Amino acid sequence: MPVVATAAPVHSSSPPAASDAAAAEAEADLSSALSLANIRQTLIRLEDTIIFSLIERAQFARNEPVYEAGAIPVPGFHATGSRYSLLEYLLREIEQVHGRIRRYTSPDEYAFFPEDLPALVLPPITYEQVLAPCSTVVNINTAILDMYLQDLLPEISVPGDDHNYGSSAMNDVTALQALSKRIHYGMFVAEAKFRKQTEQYSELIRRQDSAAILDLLTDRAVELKVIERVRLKAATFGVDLSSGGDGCTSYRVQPEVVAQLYEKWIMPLTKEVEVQYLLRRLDAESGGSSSDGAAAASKAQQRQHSAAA
Ligand SMILES: C=C(O[C@@H]1C=C(C(=O)O)C=C[C@H]1O)C(=O)O
Repeated sequence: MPVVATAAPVHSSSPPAASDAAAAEAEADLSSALSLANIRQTLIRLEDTIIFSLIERAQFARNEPVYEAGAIPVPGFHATGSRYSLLEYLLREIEQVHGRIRRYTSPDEYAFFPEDLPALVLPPITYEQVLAPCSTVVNINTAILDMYLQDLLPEISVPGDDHNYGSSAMNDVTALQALSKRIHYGMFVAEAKFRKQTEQYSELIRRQDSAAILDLLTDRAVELKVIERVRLKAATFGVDLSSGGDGCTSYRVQPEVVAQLYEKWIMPLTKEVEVQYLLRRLDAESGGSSSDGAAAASKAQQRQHSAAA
């Protein structure tokens, strides 16, 4: 399982802290895990993963049949006319396998189909409780999938059908999982900000003032640095080295497209996660209001599965 750089898993098998030094070390680990600088370093590392995944997907044409329900029948999974697309088939199947080896018990991993996660086949890991229980309730992967299909994919793939359906779907899944991880990492950012300005956020949370919370958590200077950095990374990682002979450099994904994706979609969705997490931050230990039951139940349920394993 990926070790969360800012909140490494603490295995429950370790003995309770026997000394003040151990308790101080655990406290230091937690404060390091929630330092905004460390969390931002993880977001910077995830930029590389996202940009390379977009470069890989951009090799293939749009391949619309991959996204049309029932357009590519998958024997045993669904017949022609089914409500599922090839992409959904692949995403669901991968989440089944990864789910069994406890990927989605990690606090930085969020499934696209959390309600369908299977029982674990590996013993559970108990992670340091860095986030509040409401983190099991926040999951915006439906919005991320919609954004990917409606707004992102048309920007990075040329129209047409080259029949590379399997490769397109595989690269889509890699990109979607990287985007989901980056956007849901907004919960670590939100927790760090909450702990730095507890009173200010608590007052806004008690009023459920989402607009004011969004305003308080927004850091435009950081956003502008992110946009510039991803534009430069895309130009560096994506340059077509076989081009340039005629003075015109070409790119596998246009750097400006990547910059715009961050500006218009990735950062706003990250802030949406931050706001949703903060709005529930003061909820009781139950992990969210009744209307959030399904998402909470699925993440908690898999953890419960793990307890039974
Ligand atoms: C992630 C943060 O919160 C917000 C979202 C950002 C992003 O998605 O990159 C950047 C700055 C903030 O507006 C942060 O403060 O680092």
